[in-house]
Amino acid sequence: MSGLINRLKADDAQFEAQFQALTSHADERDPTLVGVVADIISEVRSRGDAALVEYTRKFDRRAVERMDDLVLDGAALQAALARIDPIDRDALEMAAERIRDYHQHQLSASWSFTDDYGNQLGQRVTPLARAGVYVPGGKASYPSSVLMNVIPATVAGVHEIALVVPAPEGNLNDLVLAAAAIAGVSRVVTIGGAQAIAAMAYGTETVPRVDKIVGPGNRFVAEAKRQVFGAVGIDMVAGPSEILIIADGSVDPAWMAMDLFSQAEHDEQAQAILLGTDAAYLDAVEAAIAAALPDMERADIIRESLGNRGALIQVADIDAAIMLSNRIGPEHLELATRDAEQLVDRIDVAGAIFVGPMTSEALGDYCAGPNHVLPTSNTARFSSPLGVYDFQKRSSVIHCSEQGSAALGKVASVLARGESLTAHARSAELRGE
Ligand SMILES: NC(=O)c1ccc[n+]([C@@H]2O[C@H](COP(=O)([O-])OP(=O)(O)OC[C@H]3O[C@@H](n4cnc5c(N)ncnc54)[C@H](O)[C@@H]3O)[C@@H](O)[C@H]2O)c1
Ligand SMILES: N[C@H](CO)Cc1c[nH]c[nH+]1
Ligand SMILES: [Zn+2]
Repeated sequence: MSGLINRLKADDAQFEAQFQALTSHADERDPTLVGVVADIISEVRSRGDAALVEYTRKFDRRAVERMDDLVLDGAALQAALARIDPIDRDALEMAAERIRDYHQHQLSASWSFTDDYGNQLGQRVTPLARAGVYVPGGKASYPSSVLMNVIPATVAGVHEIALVVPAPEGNLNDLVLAAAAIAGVSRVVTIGGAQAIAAMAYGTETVPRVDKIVGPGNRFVAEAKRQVFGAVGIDMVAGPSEILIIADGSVDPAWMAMDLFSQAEHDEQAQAILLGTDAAYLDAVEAAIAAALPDMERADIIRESLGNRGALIQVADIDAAIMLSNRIGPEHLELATRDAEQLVDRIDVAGAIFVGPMTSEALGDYCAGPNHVLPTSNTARFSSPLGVYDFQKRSSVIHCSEQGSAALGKVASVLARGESLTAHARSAELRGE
């Protein structure tokens, strides 16, 4: 055993306790963080751009004097697009096209029907007027997240998209700006953290107030999204990345090791777990981890993530693996088995399901088409991938005929009187008298 990753056996007496400890989700709401973020939000609310400039100087270590120093216009985005390597540009454009094609399928349309009384009943579906996209940028750059957050908004027809991304020490990857240009954004504000969320939630002289904020980020960003929810909509509060693999032993252990690394490298708190039926196969995966880890660029983060929250778990059979998987409800689930297609319908809780040996999770992160902003921390029980539906809202439409108004008026009158709401009852009755 290498000791690089936890090893568990589902038939051990201590397994349940070990499993609970491994898969429990830390309560991110530490009171200090809540207080720090509340102060930042209140400062941005009351002092607008001046507070944004100060926080950017402090937290992003930038020698900026005014808001103009933090705004990149369409020409700057186009210039970045022109500067990047054509290979990068082709990859971004192909990914964008695939993401757009996939998300087109999610577009909902307004609908209506006519009932037996001639009443027309329906739903009007409209895009949000303004969406705010947070692209993380503290420790790494995420051009792919620009595409994943902006494209569904453009497919929904959102009128105005505000995009913010921090540029620590003034550094900003050209690929992020090029992705913004490809996705159809016309301006980027280089601010980050809780101050960027506050700016989009309440508006400042330079940053427009939006209707909904989407996009992942660190704990300052997540806590700020929690605190501004209500004043604006939010997509979700994303936790550290997760990958769970169900393996029957038929897939190369080296592939499995790298798939685990692919999410472990995001964060020391990321979770990478493999469920397998065969102890010798788990040994082989562990050996592959030990062999590949030293050469990884982010070996330190991966080592800490696997040691903290990673595990190879031996289960009796695939049925037991599916049961545990549905309990974990991972952000990403890989079905690395011969009969993967047959297992899909038994998966009840997962952000995204990667079917069969040829489908690595990394393809979903970049260019398969589905969104990479997914529910984490078991929230797939009630929440879904970011999608076009996050940028659409619905209004009910009720259009009564004379006959319909009279018929419904009688029913409403009875129910209203049952609630002692006489004005409701009279309002419902009057048109039929
Ligand atoms: N779920 C997804 O789809 C997805 C995609 C990409 C990234 N991520 C995750 O997003 C996160 C990005 O985190 P990040 O830190 O690299 O970038 P970030 O942009 O989320 O955070 C950087 C900002 O945090 C603020 N900050 C830093 N230290 C602070 C302090 N002490 N006090 C107040 N504010 C402070 C600064 O304003 C800075 O601009 C990672 O956990 C990554 O795994 C998730
Ligand atoms: N796996 C991340 C979501 O958990 C998304 C991402 C962006 N870049 C690479 N991966
Ligand atoms: Zn990833």
